[in-house]
Amino acid sequence: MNEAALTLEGWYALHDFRSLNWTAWTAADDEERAVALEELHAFMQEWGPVEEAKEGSTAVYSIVGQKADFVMMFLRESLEALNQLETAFNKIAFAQYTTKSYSYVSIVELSNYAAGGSAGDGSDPMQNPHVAARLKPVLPQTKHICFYPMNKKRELADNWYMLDMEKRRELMYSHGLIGRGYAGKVKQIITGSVGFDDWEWGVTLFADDALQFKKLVYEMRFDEVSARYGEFGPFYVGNLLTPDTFEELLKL
Ligand code: VOV
Repeated sequence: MNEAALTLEGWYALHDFRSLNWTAWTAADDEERAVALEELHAFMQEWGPVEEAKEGSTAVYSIVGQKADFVMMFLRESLEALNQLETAFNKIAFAQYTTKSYSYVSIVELSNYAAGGSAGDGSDPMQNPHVAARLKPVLPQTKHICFYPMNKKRELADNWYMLDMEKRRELMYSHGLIGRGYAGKVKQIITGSVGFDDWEWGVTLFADDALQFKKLVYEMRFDEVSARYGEFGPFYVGNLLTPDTFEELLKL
């Protein structure tokens, strides 16, 4: 009888990828562009108080390559709050100059693979500040982001979901060891998406040196959890956007 890992969930996550319609943007007149930028600024200004109230966190990054032009990553307390944000964005004038490229809905997740025997001792894990900080993280405004969705394989001999808990815990220990080698260089936020989106997890990595994404993901490819059981979706990589650099990007 296999045992599902116990998971703790934190904030809901929406990765909202958009592309710029440069034809429409360049065709707009100065006043239309000014209104669009003003409304974009006002929209972004609303995120600070949410973060101060510890009700969520937000980050915006440009995306390099043709899959999208930028991503807004929202962490909020409910799916309703995420829905309200994407709708609010769609209503601002700036949205008329964008198209939807991709989105990913998930929830910040911690599993008990690394918890040793401490899980299930009756204490409220949210009272543990380390756990709370991981489940409701303030998104680091590092220079770069890397996002990709992934699954754990369910194929005859390579079926993650048929492994017993002890085996999975052993494999995840080795995964964690590799990850720990990147402490201070890459911060990972793992979001679970079974029942929410097309893959089982979203992986969001933050780093000031983008090369560390390649080093980490490559090293993990040789680890059994990824080598044997990992299946990966499209990768999105990009650069931090502040209100000022966003405006700079849009300047004609
Ligand atoms: C940046 C470093 C880093 C570190 C330290 C780290 C450590 C850990 C630990 C200790 C644990 C288990 C407890 C928990 O925290 O849930 C996990 C969990 C997980 N990970 Fe991880 N991971 C990292 C990084 C990291 C990467 C780069 C990837 C993508 C894999 C790749 O090949 O591209 C990944 C994936 C995951 C997933 C999908 C899960 C959930 C698996 C499940 O079956 O539930 N992860 N991870």
